Amino acid sequence: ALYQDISHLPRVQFDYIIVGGGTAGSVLGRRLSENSRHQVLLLESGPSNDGVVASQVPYFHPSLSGGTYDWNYTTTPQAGFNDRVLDYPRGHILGGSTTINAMFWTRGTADDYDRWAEVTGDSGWSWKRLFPYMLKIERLVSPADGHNTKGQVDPSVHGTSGNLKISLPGWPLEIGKRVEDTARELGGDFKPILDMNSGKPLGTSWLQCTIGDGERSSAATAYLGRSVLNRPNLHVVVNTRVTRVLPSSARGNNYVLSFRTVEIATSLEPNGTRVELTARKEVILSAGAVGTPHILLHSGIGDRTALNAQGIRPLVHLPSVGQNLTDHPLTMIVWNANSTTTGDALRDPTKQAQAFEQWNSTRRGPLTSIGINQVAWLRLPNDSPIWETHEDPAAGKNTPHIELAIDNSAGFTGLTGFFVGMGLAVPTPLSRGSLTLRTSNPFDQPNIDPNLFSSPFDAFAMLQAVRKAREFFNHSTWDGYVLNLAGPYTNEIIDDDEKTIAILRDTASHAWHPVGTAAMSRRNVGWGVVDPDLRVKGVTGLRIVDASVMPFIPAAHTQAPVYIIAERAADLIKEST
Ligand SMILES: Cc1cc2nc3c(=O)[nH]c(=O)nc-3n(C[C@H](O)[C@H](O)[C@H](O)COP(=O)(O)OP(=O)(O)OC[C@H]3O[C@@H](n4cnc5c(N)ncnc54)[C@H](O)[C@@H]3O)c2cc1C
Repeated sequence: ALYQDISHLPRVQFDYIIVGGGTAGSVLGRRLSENSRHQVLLLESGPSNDGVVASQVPYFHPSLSGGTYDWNYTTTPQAGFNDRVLDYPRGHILGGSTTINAMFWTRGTADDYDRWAEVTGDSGWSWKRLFPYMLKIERLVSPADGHNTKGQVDPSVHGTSGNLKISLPGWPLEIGKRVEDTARELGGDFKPILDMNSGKPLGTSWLQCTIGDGERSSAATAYLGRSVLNRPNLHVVVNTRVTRVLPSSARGNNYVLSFRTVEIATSLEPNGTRVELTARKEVILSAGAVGTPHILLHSGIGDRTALNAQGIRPLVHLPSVGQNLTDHPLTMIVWNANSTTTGDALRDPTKQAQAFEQWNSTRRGPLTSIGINQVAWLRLPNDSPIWETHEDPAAGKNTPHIELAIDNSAGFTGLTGFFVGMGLAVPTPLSRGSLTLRTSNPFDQPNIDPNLFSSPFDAFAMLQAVRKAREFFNHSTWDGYVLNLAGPYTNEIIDDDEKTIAILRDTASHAWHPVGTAAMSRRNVGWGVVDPDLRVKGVTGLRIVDASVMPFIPAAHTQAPVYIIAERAADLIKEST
């Protein structure tokens, strides 16, 4: 059942307690309660997603960042970005960040997963072994406009009977054919490919999104539907914040602490009442790449010296907790378009109201889409001067250094008018940041420092992305449609490395993809937070399943990798307990 308040929870002995009803937590809630003998408790800090219309309408996703359904975090001043402080949205609602995200569905490359297998020494994390889980997650459905998707997707690499609906764009953009023609005519690294989710994404292809029947498909809608919530052995409590995990009585080996107890706040007062609940088998942290290390540190699991400095008693010395925070840098470049019917037209309140009317009555029309339909993934050339000073950060030769998400609007630049452009990201950043405690009050936000652009590689790759975007729109297929550069760029600036990088430092941001703050590593190595089976090192009874366990960020928007981790983790947990 779904409870609005922890005081409504029946007195049950729980086998598993899952902290965080986000992406991974929703998957685990469903999977672990498949065995009706196991009592499963899922605790979520945010409210239910039920009836939140903005979370259903794909086009409205930007409105979910900032406000009730967001943790409303900010980063520390980012030195690589001229000390700018950035908003750092994280979902604060059932389904977590998949209830507020931009719905891109990208698995990353086979190389990415094979590198996880390599660094953890567990071939279970390889692309080949994870592939069955990739299929298990997905239900590839028709796009909202019902168009024929032949040649736009490779059905043989997709699942059709999973829980999460995936589809091709449900609303055409007027640039669609031009993008296809440009990719074909330019060829080379822009060459058209059939499907970016085959493990080999290099080239230009159609985007898939977590959208089905014109609506967002999230971890909550896909994994915690009514029939699952009605299971007598699944107990989901929203509006409930976990402050710490606590050591239970040590079992067996006296020197190993067992963390099977969670401490729950009944109010957000620093000294308010706390409730403790203990799991018979395991506690699983799925609070995300910010929430999970935050809970661990408050629990005394982290770097001994740093914890002492905050007045928190260290219980387990794990210096990697909160380290290795990695995100993708993101920016946007736009050109004025010779058109009055670009995606920007929808900003007109009257048009938007009409479109909402259409969505509301038919689940069709422009609001069924996110306004980006095609993406190109590229590598830096082998003879790039950057290789004189930097090792290739990509996991392999089929892994891109640059992502170009082709947009038919001003996107998030805030400009008014009619545009084409690209969202530009660096899928293989070398910068690493950290998450540390600012205070010992669990309700204060931690220091979140993704340390963007601290590596010169990231700035260099972004500069190349800007030039690649210009190369694409300079092609003759755009004659008569693409006008002049808009925003801070001119052609002279783009020709100048320093000037372009200066603009990037002033304007770029992150891609909402924090990972790596509780990374998995081999057993018995001096770094990392969890073993390859996702158990926290040096303790018992505690696992982590969410974006924080990724040892390297994949060349992907991170929701698909989290779903994949969570589906495998569910089997690991079922097999072991
Ligand atoms: C604005 C935005 C846009 C994005 N766009 C995309 C995209 O287009 N494509 C893509 O692939 N990825 C995207 N992402 C990233 C992707 O959504 C995340 O990487 C992924 O969902 C993270 O999953 P998770 O399980 O690690 O964490 P989350 O899904 O964030 O789940 C963590 C959950 O734990 C809860 N929680 C945290 N702390 C506590 C606590 N102390 N007590 C109780 N509950 C707690 C949170 O409220 C949340 O529900 C985006 C993210 C954001 C924020």
